[in-house]
Amino acid sequence: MNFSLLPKIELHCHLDGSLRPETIIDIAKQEGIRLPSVEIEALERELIAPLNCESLDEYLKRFAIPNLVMQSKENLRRISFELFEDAAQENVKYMEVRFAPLLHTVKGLSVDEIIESVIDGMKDAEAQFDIKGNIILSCMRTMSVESAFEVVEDGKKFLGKGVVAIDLCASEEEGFCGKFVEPIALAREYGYRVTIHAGETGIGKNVLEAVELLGAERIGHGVFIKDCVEAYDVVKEKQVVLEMCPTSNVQTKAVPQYSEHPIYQFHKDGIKVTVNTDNRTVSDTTMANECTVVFNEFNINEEDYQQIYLTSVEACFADGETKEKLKKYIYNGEQ
Ligand SMILES: O=c1[nH]cnc2c1ncn2[C@H]1C[C@H](O)[C@@H](CO)O1
Ligand SMILES: [Zn+2]
Repeated sequence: MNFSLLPKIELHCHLDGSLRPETIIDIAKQEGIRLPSVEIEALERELIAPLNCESLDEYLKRFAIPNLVMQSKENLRRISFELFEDAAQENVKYMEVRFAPLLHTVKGLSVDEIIESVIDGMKDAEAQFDIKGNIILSCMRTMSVESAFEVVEDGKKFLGKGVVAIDLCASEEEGFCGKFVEPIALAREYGYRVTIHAGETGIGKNVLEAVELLGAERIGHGVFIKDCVEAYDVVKEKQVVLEMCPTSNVQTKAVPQYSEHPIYQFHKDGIKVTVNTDNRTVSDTTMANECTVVFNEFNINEEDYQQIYLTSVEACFADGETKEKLKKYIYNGEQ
């Protein structure tokens, strides 16, 4: 199967992990921002996490450089536009992009301005390319509970206008969900959908808590439900959708190598899985590449691809009309 040509859906992609290196250099030159290098290849060595990276925490260090150039409305709009453009070029038909607004306030932008700029970039791309998008607001679980309330409150007015969901991301500690019950409950009350990064660093129980305490409908990664029966059973029973990101999982050592990734086993056992990049630049990947890797590794057939694509359609936080349109791409074999 040629995955570059097939229609694709991406549900888990971080804006700040997916900048074009050329854009980082361009903005840094314009604004006099110091970078470790202004040579593409040398900069890429700083931005891309190696496959033999040691851990999630090591992986997360790669986000410092991109965030230096994500501190103005114009830059955020441009970066958002370019990410949707890159995805559209490889036939991604629908993409949910996430980012943590509070990382972009360093030079004085308000959370409102930040969210609006990212939405504007997405709309610019929707007008030019055959792609539709929505935005997920991520709260850094390394920050305070108050900061999560701030994101939920400030993002509220963009619900239905580009923003669809709330997420918790960053370094993963055991039992993090308990701390965020209130802001996430408020988010649900306001109408945000809920997806939570959990089960990425060996703690399957975090997935159970994300579902039971936070009402997560989808889980970012969820790899370690494989070692936690209660979490596995809840995910399977409630048909919670896993947003799996194979390359990222090898980099962060969630799995030692692609062949040990549980995605196919989960799929065969009736767990709802989807394939995603996590971070196009930090993981040096694309949707076509993630699909190719997984499908080659496990010898997955076309029918499996259709099922996984349809799981992504069902699980996405888009409106009914968009979902109907997305279904037609796969049934018609349209590109
Ligand atoms: O895979 C991930 N797990 C947890 N946190 C992540 C992952 N990829 C990116 N992030 C963090 C780093 C970014 O600065 C933040 C917002 O996009 O989300
Ligand atoms: Zn992620």
